[in-house]
Amino acid sequence: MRTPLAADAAPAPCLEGTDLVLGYAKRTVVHGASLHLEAGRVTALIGPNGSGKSTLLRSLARLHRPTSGGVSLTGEPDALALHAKDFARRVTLLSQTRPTPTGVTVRDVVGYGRHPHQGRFRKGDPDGARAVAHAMDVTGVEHMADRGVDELSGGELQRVWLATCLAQDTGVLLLDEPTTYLDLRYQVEILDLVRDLADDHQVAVGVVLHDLNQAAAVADHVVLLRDGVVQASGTPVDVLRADLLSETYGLRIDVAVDPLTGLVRTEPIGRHTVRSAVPV
Ligand SMILES: Nc1ncnc2c1ncn2[C@@H]1O[C@H](COP(=O)(O)OP(=O)(O)OP(=O)(O)O)[C@@H](O)[C@H]1O
Repeated sequence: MRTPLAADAAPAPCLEGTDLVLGYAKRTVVHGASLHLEAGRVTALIGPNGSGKSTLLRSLARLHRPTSGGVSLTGEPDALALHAKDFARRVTLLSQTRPTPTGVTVRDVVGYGRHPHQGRFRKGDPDGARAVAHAMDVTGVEHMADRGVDELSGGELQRVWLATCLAQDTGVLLLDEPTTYLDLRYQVEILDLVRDLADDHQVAVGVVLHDLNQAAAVADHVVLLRDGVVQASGTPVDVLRADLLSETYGLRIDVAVDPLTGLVRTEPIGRHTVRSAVPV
């Protein structure tokens, strides 16, 4: 959303991870990856299960401490040293899983997004009510504002968490599989919203996606991970190549450029796939 509140006078947001080595206990799962998220640009992270996408995104959100390497934010060479509240005013993450709180309403949960902007006793946030209302509006959760979050479906809950991130009104938005659980309409709407945030409000977006066609449709820049190593990084046309994708996923994946939209279309070929007529 970037409800154009106070931040428009601020320098363009940019979040950068450099040479990140990330692991769990003694096992390294990301081996020196670098990622640059820029204002007004959508960067999609793609790759097979377990390739390190979520770990990389979480490290940019400071939820996973790197073994080595650094994270910088516009004007802050060491984003890991920033005060938590200052960081949360500038960067938010929609993570893959979150515990569902009990006994709180949708409106309450979306309001959590305003915490970094509030002083003691939730005071000092004149834009809060407007930001919460706008976030609920664009994610289509307004009509369930007074319902308990513990009684929502997976897709409804996903939209509520997204609304919470949007209410936070940060210049950097990190999304880990935001279209999971969503029906087709909301998948399309969320991706449209992501594009609007980048185009109209100069938000820097980093998004993990499994659907390669969604990545091609929404992203300016694609980063392909395999076994914790960046295999390729560039425009969708540069990265979504049949040879590269087929090798990385261990499956034949055909690629074509849609003659109408100019978008890259990918098609995984299974044993029972009926081949499309689109020339490859
Ligand atoms: N909490 C954890 N403890 C130990 N190992 C973990 C933990 N979380 C992830 N891993 C391991 O780290 C590696 C990278 O996982 P990660 O979740 O970052 O991959 P991913 O590309 O996001 O996968 P997916 O597409 O399945 O969500 C995997 O081998 C995974 O098993």
